[in-house]
Amino acid sequence: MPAVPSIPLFKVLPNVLRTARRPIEVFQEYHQIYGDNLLLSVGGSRRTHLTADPEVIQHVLQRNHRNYDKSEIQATQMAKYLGKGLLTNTGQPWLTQRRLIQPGFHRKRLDSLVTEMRAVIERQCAQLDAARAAGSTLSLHGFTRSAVFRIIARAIFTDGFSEQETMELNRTMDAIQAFIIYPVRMPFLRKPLRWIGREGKYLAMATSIRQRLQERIDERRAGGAQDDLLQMLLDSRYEDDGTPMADEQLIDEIMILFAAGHETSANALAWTIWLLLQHPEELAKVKAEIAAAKTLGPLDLDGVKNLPYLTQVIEESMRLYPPAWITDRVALGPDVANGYAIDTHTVVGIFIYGLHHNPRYWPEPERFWPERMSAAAKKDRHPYAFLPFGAGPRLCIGNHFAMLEMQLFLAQVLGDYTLELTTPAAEVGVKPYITLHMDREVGVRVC
Ligand code: HEM
Repeated sequence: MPAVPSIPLFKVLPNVLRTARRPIEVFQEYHQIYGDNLLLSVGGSRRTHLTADPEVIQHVLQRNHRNYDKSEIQATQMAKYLGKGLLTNTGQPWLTQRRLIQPGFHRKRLDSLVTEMRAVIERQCAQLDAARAAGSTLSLHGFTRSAVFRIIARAIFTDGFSEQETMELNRTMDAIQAFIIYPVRMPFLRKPLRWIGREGKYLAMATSIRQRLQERIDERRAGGAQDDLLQMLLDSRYEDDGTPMADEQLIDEIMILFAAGHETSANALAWTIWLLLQHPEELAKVKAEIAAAKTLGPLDLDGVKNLPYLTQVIEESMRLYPPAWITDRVALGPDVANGYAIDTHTVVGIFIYGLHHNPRYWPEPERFWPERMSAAAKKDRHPYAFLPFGAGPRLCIGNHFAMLEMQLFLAQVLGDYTLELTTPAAEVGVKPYITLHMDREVGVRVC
């Protein structure tokens, strides 16, 4: 059995701070030296099998998924602030919740969300009209982030939050998510963060969001039923005893839907627009496709099928800049994956960014090349070489929701407006928080 190359501690330790700040750069360097699978201690403590190998990833996420659970990063550290919703829950409680929530993301449900999504996007485009009229610039990420936060807020609470409350909620969620990376990436900072009151500050923020959510839930119970995700969660009943979800659990699930469902899509949209503004040929193709699709009928769940090239562009953008750039599992028992031994308790770091840039599966991995996402090209590739939404039983529950909102958003924005970058020559790098951000503010002008 081949041994997984292990990076000696004396090589990992000097890189601890650089790994905390620029983990992607460091992990990519390790993969170049040691291959697709390697062992290291992240943050100087956890024994991690880092992998950019689609065979190992398929084994862990799908073939032998029962031998793996979420590590303490998601199940404890993130759960502390965001609660035990689908993303952070584990074992049988996760499965029970997944079965209950899955119908909320079925096609019929998405179909009824199209009108809401389009209404939010249209209102959001008023910002583009205003910027054009005033000759002012917009923050690209700020624009996409507020759009998708409004979409997820409307999908959960059709009647819920005022505009001001939505934006406040957005700011608070973003602040919590930005803070979480410190205790996650630098375990040695956990106690100091508690001592200096930082942990308490963000826990208090999470508590204030939870209180607001509880108020909205109480209001809904007192008022009439609506056609939204909250209602679906309120009306659902556990198969075994027919009871409804407890409010604490309901709030956990809503927290997670907000957290998992907005930064990811907001980053994917910002990267996609930024890429297209630098690739005029591909942008022209996208615009022509959108114009043609609009003549064929309304852009709804069926209408977006007339946007195959735009879909390839979104996929290629998520290959280059996967919003969820890494995830992990911990081995419950000893295992062998693609010939490599994985010991009990080993954390498997599924390095999605590394997988998507692996030259063994992606020729010219740094090139933006949407044609490689055509159906024909996909047939010849390892099915686990492209995993923006994860895979196996814990595949992203919001994957179709996300694709739909991104297609609708881009069709509207790119179809109706001409955008340009305020500083087209400026380099933009990656900033890996929990999701993959741009490392600087990118401004756009509306012509
Ligand atoms: C471009 C957008 C998105 C990307 C790239 C993305 C990516 C992912 C990935 C990679 C996972 C799996 C994590 C793992 O296996 O450890 C995941 C899980 C999840 N995502 Fe998404 N996501 C996106 C949008 C959304 C949206 C819009 C929602 C909700 C409306 C959502 C809700 C969730 C939830 C609840 C889970 C946990 C599922 C479970 O474990 O059962 N995501 N997402």
